[in-house]
Amino acid sequence: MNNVISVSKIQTTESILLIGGTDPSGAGLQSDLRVVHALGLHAYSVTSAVTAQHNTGVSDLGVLNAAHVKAQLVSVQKALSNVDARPLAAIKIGMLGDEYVINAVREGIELLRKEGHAPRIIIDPVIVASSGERLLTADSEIALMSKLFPLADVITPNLDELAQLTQMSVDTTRDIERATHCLLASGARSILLKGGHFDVESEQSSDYFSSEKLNFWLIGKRWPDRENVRGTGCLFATAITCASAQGYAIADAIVLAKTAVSRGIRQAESIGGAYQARLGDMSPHDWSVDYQDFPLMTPEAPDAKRPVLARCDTLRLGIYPVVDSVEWVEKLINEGIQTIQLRLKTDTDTPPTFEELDTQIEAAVEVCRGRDIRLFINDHWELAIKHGAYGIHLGQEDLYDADIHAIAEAGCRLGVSTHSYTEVARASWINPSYIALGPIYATTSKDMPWVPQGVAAVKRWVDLLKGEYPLVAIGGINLERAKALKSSGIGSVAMITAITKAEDYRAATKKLIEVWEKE
Ligand SMILES: Cc1ncc(COP(=O)(O)OP(=O)(O)O)c(N)n1
Ligand SMILES: Cc1nc(C(=O)O)sc1CCOP(=O)(O)O
Ligand SMILES: [Mg+2]
Repeated sequence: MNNVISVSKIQTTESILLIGGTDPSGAGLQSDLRVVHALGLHAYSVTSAVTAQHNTGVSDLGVLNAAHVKAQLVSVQKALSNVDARPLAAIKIGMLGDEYVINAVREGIELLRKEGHAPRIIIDPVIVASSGERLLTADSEIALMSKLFPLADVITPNLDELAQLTQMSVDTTRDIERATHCLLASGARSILLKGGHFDVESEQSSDYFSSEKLNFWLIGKRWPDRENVRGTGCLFATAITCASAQGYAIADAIVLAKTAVSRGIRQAESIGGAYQARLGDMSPHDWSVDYQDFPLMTPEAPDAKRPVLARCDTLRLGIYPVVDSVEWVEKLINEGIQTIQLRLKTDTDTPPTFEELDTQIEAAVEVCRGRDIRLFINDHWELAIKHGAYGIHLGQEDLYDADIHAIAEAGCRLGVSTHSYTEVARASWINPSYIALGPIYATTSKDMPWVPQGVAAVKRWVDLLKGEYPLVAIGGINLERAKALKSSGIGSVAMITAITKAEDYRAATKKLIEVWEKE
């Protein structure tokens, strides 16, 4: 994954700039401001156009003179130069109306950049209203694509806008993937196709994300009794902007934003003849994410068959050593360890041969036989299946190479590593036998691009995922830290150093089990 997590490092006092049109019935800037305020963030807002619309259509539209738009942007720039200004972390660009406004916005962004602001930029290319009226003059699409798209971190078209911008048909998932990849070539760093209008008969609402390094579908629940909830496209793009401003990697920002859209639709109320998305107050720290709103992520098509993996026999896997030899497996189960992982890495100076791996894995399974031990084999899933191990542990990259359906058919359990919202969404699609969360503290056992998450993040993961999966915390965990993690409610802690590098492994293991199992 191309994310460097910031789960524990999120910012809550950044400001956001919203540029877009007003909508008296609740979409547009009005909807954008509701999202920002639900998260307790601060927004500047620049109006580009004034529309008169309701769910019956657009009855009037006045695009502002570009000079007025530029003047508003200069006011924002002045506000941001004050000592008590909150740093401008992200800009959301919605409806612009015409080419003159597009130019004014480009100049405004250049001005802000000259002043040292380096916000992330999210562009919601508002071209046509759901009722069919154009909201951007026909000759301005080229200006939008050439002047603003190259500045964007994410562009968030809906189905019609994707078709319009690429002049391609978007009737199937393959069409959407192709058109999205084509739009990516216009210079933006990533595209999110908002799929609310795609496959509307399906029980799922699926969006497609594409960047140079990462492509995935994001699948959420559809609420068929909430028709035409106003402003959900704006909500999606603004929520991405808020999460980006907080420091989340773009893919994580998109996963969080999808949860906000699902929450908004689930809680929507019909007011004045139209459903309005309702977010309520949300904690900026964890977005008050409820698992029922949490999306599934998959690089496969949204209708691909999901694996059905065997469950672990408990939600609490306990003290979980990760070791590199059969000897360690035997020594530790003799000390009362019931969950253990054999981790034989091949990216070392003296990698084991295939025959050695085969022999070690067979021997480890044999050592555990008849002793009620949960033995997980790291990475080597085919050998784990061959020798009938209790389970397999795979990292996110490993998931691309492994045959998850073969693991499921073999009745083997599967634990999956996660480090971010994106990876938890990916794991959720697989519906694994456990989810590992890491690194919780800095580790010396492995080079990691991730910022250590800390106990507070573990508590948030437990609140989100408890009861859905056994959860395992890993990374820099020793006796003291295990004690601190117990109060988070997590059912298992995994470790390499604290046991295998302990002066007295027997004493270390005994103490860890004692502390973990004490009521
Ligand atoms: C319990 C547990 N959690 C995470 C990992 C890390 O797995 P992975 O990301 O596949 O990295 P490697 O261990 O293969 O280096 C783990 N092994 N166990
Ligand atoms: C193998 C591994 N995976 C991690 C993750 O965060 O996915 S942390 C980690 C190393 C754990 O070793 P120690 O207990 O010595 O810190
Ligand atoms: Mg691995």
